[in-house]
Amino acid sequence: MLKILSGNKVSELDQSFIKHENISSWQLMERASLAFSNWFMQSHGNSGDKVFVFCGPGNNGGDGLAIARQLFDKGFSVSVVLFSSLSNSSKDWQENFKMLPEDIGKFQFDDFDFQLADGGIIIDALFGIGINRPLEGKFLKAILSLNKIGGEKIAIDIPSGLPSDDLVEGEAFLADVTVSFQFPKLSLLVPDHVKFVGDLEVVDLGIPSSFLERFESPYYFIQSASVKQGHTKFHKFSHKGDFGRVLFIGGRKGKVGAIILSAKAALRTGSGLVHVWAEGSSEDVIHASALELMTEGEEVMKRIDDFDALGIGPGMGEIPEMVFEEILRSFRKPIVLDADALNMIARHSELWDLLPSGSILTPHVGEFDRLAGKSMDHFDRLKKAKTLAEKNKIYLVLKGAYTCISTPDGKQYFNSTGTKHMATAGSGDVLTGILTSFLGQGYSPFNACVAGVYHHGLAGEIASKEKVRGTIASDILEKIPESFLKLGID
Ligand SMILES: NC(=O)C1=CN([C@@H]2O[C@H](COP(=O)(O)OP(=O)(O)OC[C@H]3O[C@@H](n4cnc5c(N)ncnc54)[C@H](O)[C@@H]3O)[C@@H](O)[C@H]2O)[C@@H](O)CC1
Ligand SMILES: Nc1ncnc2c1ncn2[C@@H]1O[C@H](COP(=O)(O)OP(=O)(O)O)[C@@H](O)[C@H]1O
Ligand SMILES: [K+]
Repeated sequence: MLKILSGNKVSELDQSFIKHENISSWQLMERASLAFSNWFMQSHGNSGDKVFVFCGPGNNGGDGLAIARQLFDKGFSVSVVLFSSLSNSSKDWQENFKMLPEDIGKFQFDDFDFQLADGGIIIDALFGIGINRPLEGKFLKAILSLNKIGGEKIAIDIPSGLPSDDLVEGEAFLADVTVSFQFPKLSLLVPDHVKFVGDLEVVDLGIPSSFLERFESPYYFIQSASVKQGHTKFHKFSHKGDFGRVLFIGGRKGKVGAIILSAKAALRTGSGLVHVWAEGSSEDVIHASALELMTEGEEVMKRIDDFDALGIGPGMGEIPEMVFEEILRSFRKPIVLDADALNMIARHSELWDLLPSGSILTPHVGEFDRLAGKSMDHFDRLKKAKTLAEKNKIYLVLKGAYTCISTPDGKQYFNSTGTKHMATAGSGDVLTGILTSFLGQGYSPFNACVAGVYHHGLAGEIASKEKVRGTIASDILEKIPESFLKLGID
């Protein structure tokens, strides 16, 4: 698990790592710059495009100068545009300035005609995480000019103008790609900033995850290695009971497809026995959609405790509060609640107290705002999610491009897999199926959440490679097995 540190912890991290590795701060900057340049060479190869690097006065600008030298050495035609002089720039900036090859074009901001950069590759090294106030003066002017001209825009570490842990105030660089060092900064993960960040790449500076653990932070970025570790292993003699018996409740009012997607996703995630309690008239369609599924009626309430996990809500519609209450009172193991089950809780706040601790709630932003009230922005929403998870001892999976799991101990884990092509009807139902399946297989709610969101996103990525924007939720669930193969889980 990769810790996400706040911007003001990074210089502490740098100092401590420099000491630990017995290297200079310039050498760390060189590593960071090389990590960027290697990514650039891999993604741009010998494109032959002109590269313009806009360098501010701090270490972000210092990275820019080092990157300009490195790309020039690889044969690119490179120019740098400077906003400061030697004397008012950071120490490592000065070092890298002195190392610039003679043949690199060097411009002072005041003399630079921004039309020259139009259509080229624009690298933004004005400010990194050291930004401490909104852009103004020549910096603001430069960003406004850069945002107007054409060409590919790449931000180093963070688009200039964005604070690392807060909502942007004023203007910021509009990047097509942001290449962030070591871990994604929190503000790169919120939907409010998508137009500034573009695609996100994280490059490694070789600082081990264990080293980041020395620093306080409640935020993490989920990595495949920790997902792998969290999986339960089954042995040769495992039987279907070991893989769990799960029940899905929902699929009423013309939305039986929703609960079928959940149930089929549970089968593909490895559940031993999958039962569905949906509207009576939909039995045939459930059996026709997957021969492995079993259907249930109201009488299942008498044996509800026989199940290892429940998934409630997809396509459920509003059911009588008493029935919902009875389910919560009779089943005391963690439950997965989605869609209409969340709407029931939003409408009947006394139901919060009945949720078994360790339950998993999976709202999208709309459902979350119904549960927690409107939020000013996503940072505000994340704070509310943390409070709800702590207060109710539940896992709150706030779905989106970087789905965030809030845990009862006040931590927040952001998912690193997924694609925009998962924004399609029913893909949340698939997630409900995966999470319920893992709970039923005996995973702790935490491991179920981490593995659940990661595999869901990975299956979506695999599906969308073939189907692109034609990806549908059924494609995602069919690729769950491949997501296991990709992680080497049997
Ligand atoms: N561990 C890492 O992640 C590493 C990060 N490095 C780079 O170092 C950067 C951070 O460098 P710095 O701390 O020097 O920060 P910046 O390069 O972001 O610049 C901060 C400087 O600009 C000034 N400033 C802040 N906001 C301003 C504004 N709105 N208008 C005018 N001046 C403003 C500050 O007073 C300070 O002097 C990172 O973003 C990254 O690019 C690497 O060089 C080394 C390793
Ligand atoms: N742009 C995106 N990038 C990555 N994942 C996405 C994106 N949009 C949606 N998803 C994922 O797809 C799922 C959508 O769930 P939800 O909104 O509940 O859909 P539905 O109710 O139609 O099933 C969530 O798991 C979410 O994380
Ligand atoms: K930048």
